[in-house]
Amino acid sequence: MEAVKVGLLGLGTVGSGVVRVLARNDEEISRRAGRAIRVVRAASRDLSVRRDCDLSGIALTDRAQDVVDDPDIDIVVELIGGTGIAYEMVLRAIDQGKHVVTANKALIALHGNEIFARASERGVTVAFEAAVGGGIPVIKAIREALAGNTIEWLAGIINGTGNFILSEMRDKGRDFEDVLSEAQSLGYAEADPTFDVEGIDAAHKLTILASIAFGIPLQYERVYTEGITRITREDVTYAAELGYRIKHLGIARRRDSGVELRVHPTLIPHRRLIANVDGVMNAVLVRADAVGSTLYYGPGAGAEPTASAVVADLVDVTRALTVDPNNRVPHLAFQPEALIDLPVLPIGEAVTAYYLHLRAQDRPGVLADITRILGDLSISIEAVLQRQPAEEATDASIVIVTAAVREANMDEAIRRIEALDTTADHVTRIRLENLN
Ligand SMILES: NC(=O)C1=CN([C@@H]2O[C@H](COP(=O)(O)OP(=O)(O)OC[C@H]3O[C@@H](n4cnc5c(N)ncnc54)[C@H](O)[C@@H]3O)[C@@H](O)[C@H]2O)C=CC1
Ligand SMILES: N[C@@H](CC=O)C(=O)O
Ligand code: NA
Repeated sequence: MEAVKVGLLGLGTVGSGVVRVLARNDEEISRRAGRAIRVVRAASRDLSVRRDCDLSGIALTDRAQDVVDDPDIDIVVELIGGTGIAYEMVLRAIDQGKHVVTANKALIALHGNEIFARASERGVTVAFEAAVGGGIPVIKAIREALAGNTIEWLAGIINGTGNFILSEMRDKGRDFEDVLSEAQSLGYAEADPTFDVEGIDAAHKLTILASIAFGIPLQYERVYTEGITRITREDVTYAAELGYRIKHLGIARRRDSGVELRVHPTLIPHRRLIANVDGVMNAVLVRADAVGSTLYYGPGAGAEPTASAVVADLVDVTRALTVDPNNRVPHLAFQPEALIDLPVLPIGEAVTAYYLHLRAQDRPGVLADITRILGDLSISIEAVLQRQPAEEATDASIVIVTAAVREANMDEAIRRIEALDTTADHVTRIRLENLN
């Protein structure tokens, strides 16, 4: 049978990885797909850059639309990134009846509702396994392998750069900026690395995971998002003394009144498998009613791990070319007309335990004032750690771990604690999840 012809947009970290993997595993891939898969044309903004792959046999251009408009091309692979030209080219490809494979989570999180509707109208598929968890087949697992379950919640380490930074800072005492530059040179980081460290990339991915888990439309703008830039070495140390690790998690939880969607640093008991996911590795823990807990683990970023997911999508799309479009796996796991508008709850309605760290004068009665405030707001204390001031300082450090509480109650407690004369005017709070 004739080879499937692929047009590639972007020849950066992931694009080059895709060219390499397709070439190296050509035979295995054809045996699986039933046909060979060939990149015949590729676009890159700067053609003078040396690529880490063999481009012989691939017609090159610096204009993405040359690839999209090429009538020979069956599948367009978008690996440019962002929501500008990538958005235009994906819609243009769909309008021409071409299937699309993309690793672009920003594009899917922000414009997926429109893109999938347009793709369904045109009877084409937009595949996006690489958009979440890099090489981990987590979209496929949730969308297909858990299809018999009601999913209750999921929690994931879904940004490789952020996890790499936190792990290197904790284990080797390295500097934030220094580790970030290394993540950039390894090709892990986004074009704008604030997307990684401010939690935006994780929020894009959580948006996608929540949609396919619960059958709700993509709603990136409703995700509560905090990054990792304010985590201090001191908090990492205190958390460890109390038996926890700090991880940057994306959490989606179904409640009676709606769904929680939140991305933030989180204390997790150090014995949990997910607490031991380090470096560029990602992991997504899914709690579902029939199967119980399942954990998906693997490299969350990098050229070939991400290419692995892109190429798997190419094989899926190739196999589905002959399938009636109505019988393909739906983009968001549930049939488009079966998506439901579960309300996304405001962060004040989230229910979690907390780690609090504050500085207070080292004299009698101070801790009693603090515990009274917590008690007045029905917040139970699980553990307290007190550290005397260093010689030159006058304030002691007090660390408190609480039981689960509605976030709005904790907001009020923190406001009252900060207003005490005996405390410094900033309480650090980090949410804590037992994940059991
Ligand atoms: N690097 C990674 O580990 C992962 C990246 N992704 C996603 O994959 C996509 C690509 O990421 P990377 O390969 O890391 O980016 P990159 O910056 O290494 O490569 C982007 C490529 O797009 C090309 N490009 C930019 N503007 C263009 C235009 N107007 N016309 C034609 N080509 C243009 C650039 O020349 C470059 O070849 C992004 O959506 C990213 O979020 C997803 C998972 C992991
Ligand atoms: N910048 C992202 C790349 C993969 O999605 C990350 O670090 O996870
Ligand atoms: Na994936």
